[in-house]
Amino acid sequence: MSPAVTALSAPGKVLLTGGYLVLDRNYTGTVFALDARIHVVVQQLRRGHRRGTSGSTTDPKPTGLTSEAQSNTTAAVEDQDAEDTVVVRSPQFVDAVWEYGVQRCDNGGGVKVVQKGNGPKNPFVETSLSYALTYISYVADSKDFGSLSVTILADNDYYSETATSKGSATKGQGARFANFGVPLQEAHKTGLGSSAALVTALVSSLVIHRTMQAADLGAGRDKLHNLAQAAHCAAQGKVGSGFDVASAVYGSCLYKRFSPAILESVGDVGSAGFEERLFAIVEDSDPEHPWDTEFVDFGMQLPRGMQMVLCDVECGSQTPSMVRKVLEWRKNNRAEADVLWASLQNNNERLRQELKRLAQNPDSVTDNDFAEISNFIERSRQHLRNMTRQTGVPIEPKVQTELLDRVTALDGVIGGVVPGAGGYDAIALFIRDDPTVIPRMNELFANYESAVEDDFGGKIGNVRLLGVRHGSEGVKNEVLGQYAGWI
Ligand SMILES: Nc1ncnc2c1ncn2[C@@H]1O[C@H](COP(=O)(O)OP(=O)(O)OP(=O)(O)O)[C@@H](O)[C@H]1O
Ligand SMILES: C[C@@](O)(CCOP(=O)(O)O)CC(=O)O
Repeated sequence: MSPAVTALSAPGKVLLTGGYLVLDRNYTGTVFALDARIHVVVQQLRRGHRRGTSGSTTDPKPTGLTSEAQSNTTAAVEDQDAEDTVVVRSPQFVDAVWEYGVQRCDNGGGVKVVQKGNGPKNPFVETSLSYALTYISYVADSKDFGSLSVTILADNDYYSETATSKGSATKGQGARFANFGVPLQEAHKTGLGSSAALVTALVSSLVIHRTMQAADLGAGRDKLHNLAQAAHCAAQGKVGSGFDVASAVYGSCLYKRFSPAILESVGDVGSAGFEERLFAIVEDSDPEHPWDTEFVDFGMQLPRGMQMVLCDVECGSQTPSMVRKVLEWRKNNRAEADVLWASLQNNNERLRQELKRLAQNPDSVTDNDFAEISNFIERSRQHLRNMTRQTGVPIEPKVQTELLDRVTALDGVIGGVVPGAGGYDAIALFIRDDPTVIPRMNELFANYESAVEDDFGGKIGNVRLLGVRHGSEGVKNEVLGQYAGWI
C-alpha cells in the first residue's frame, strides 16, 4: 500500500562551463547543483477503484488526512462512479491549479492525463504526469492510481522578486516559500532550471509514492534519471543536452551527454506501444540504444574558502533561439568552430581540474591558488566573447561584460561568468568565503547602472544578489514539517 503523503525535492543548476559544447558528446560541461530546490508533495486523495470514465465530481482539495482517516474516506468514495483525477497546485502563484483526468489508452499507449477546463497549460507538469503514470502502471501491472493531489513549492530564488514576495519577506511570513502574488506566466525566471528540477521532483515523487519506498531513492536514481530525461525532453519538444536534469537527479558533476537517439523513438503518449518503449528507456533495456551518459565527480565540492553566488539582472534570455543560431553558425563554419570549441574545452577542463585539486587539498589553498582560478575564468570569458562576436548571439553581451568586470574588480571576487547559454540570465560568481565580500558587492549593486550601450540592445534591470548557494546534492526525500501553511 502506498503511503498517504510523499515529499521530495530536486535542485536547480548552474552550468559553469560548457554551454553549447555540452550539446555534443565530444565535449563536456561542469554543472553545479544549487541549494535552491523545487519541492513536490504527493497526497493520495482516495484509493481509487475505477468503475467508469465519467467526469469527476470529487472535491479536488487535498485532504491532508492520516492513512486511517484516509481509508475511511476511501470507503466513502469507492462506490462512486468517478474517473481518477490529479490536481496539481503551485500555491505561491495566482490561479496556478491544473486539474487532469486520467485516461488509460488502448494498444499499450500508456496513461495520459487530460487537462480539464480552459486554463493555461503547463506542459512540464502534464508530460511528467503522463510519463510517470505510464511507467508506474506498466511496472505495477495496474492502472489503479486513485486520485492524487500534487503541491509544487519552489525556493524563492527561481523567480525575480515581485511586490508581493518582497512584502511577505519583510513581514517575516512564509519565511521559506514566498507568495509571489502573480500568475506563474508573469513571474520572471532567473534561469536556475526550474523546469528540470520540477520534472525530476515530480516524476520521482510519483514513482516513489506508487511503486517504491522513500528508502529506495538511492537505488532507483538511474531509472528516475532516465524517466525524468524522457519527460523533460518531451515537454520541451526537443532533445537538449540534459545537463539540468542530470544535476537535478545526481547533483554537481562533470557531465557528458547521452546519445540523442536514446529518446528519439519514444513517440507520443497514447500511440500504440508507448508504454513498452518508455519502460525500455527507463529500465535501460534496449540493446540498440543503451544509456551512455557519463558523470564524473558527482557531489563535487568547492574548494575550502570559496563560495559561489548568483546575481539576478532582472532580464532573461530566449535560450532555444540562441541555441539554434549557435548550432547553425557551427554547421556553416566548422573549421573556426572546431578551434573555438577545442580552446574552450581545454580551458574549461583546466579550470575544473584546478577546482578539484584545491577542493581535495584544502591545506594547499592560498591566495595565489585562487589567482589561477581567476585566470582560467578570464580565459573562458575571452573565448565566449569571441563566440559572441562570431556567432552574432549575445552569449556574453556588453552589458554583462561590464557587470562581470566591475564585480570581478572588487576585492574578494575571484571571477564570474554568464552561465549556461549566456545572455541576460543571472550571472554566477566565485567569491572568497569572507564576510566582507558580500557587503562590498551589495554596495556596488545598490546604485548600479550600466554605462555601456549593449551590442544586442539588451538592458539589465536591478542587479540583485540571490540568496542561492552551491548545493551539490541531487534529488532527495523531504520531511513534511517545512510545508506548514502550504499543504
Ligand atoms: N513553481 C512552478 N510551478 C509549476 N510549474 C513551474 C514552476 N516553475 C516552473 N514551472 C514550469 O517550468 C517552466 C519554465 O521552464 P523553462 O525551461 O522555461 O525555464 P527554467 O528551467 O526555469 O530556466 P532555464 O532553462 O533558463 O534554466 C514554466 O513555464 C512552467 O511550466
Ligand atoms: C546552451 C546549452 O548548452 C546550455 C543552456 O543552459 P541554460 O539553460 O542557459 O542554463 C543547452 C543545453 O545544454 O541543453
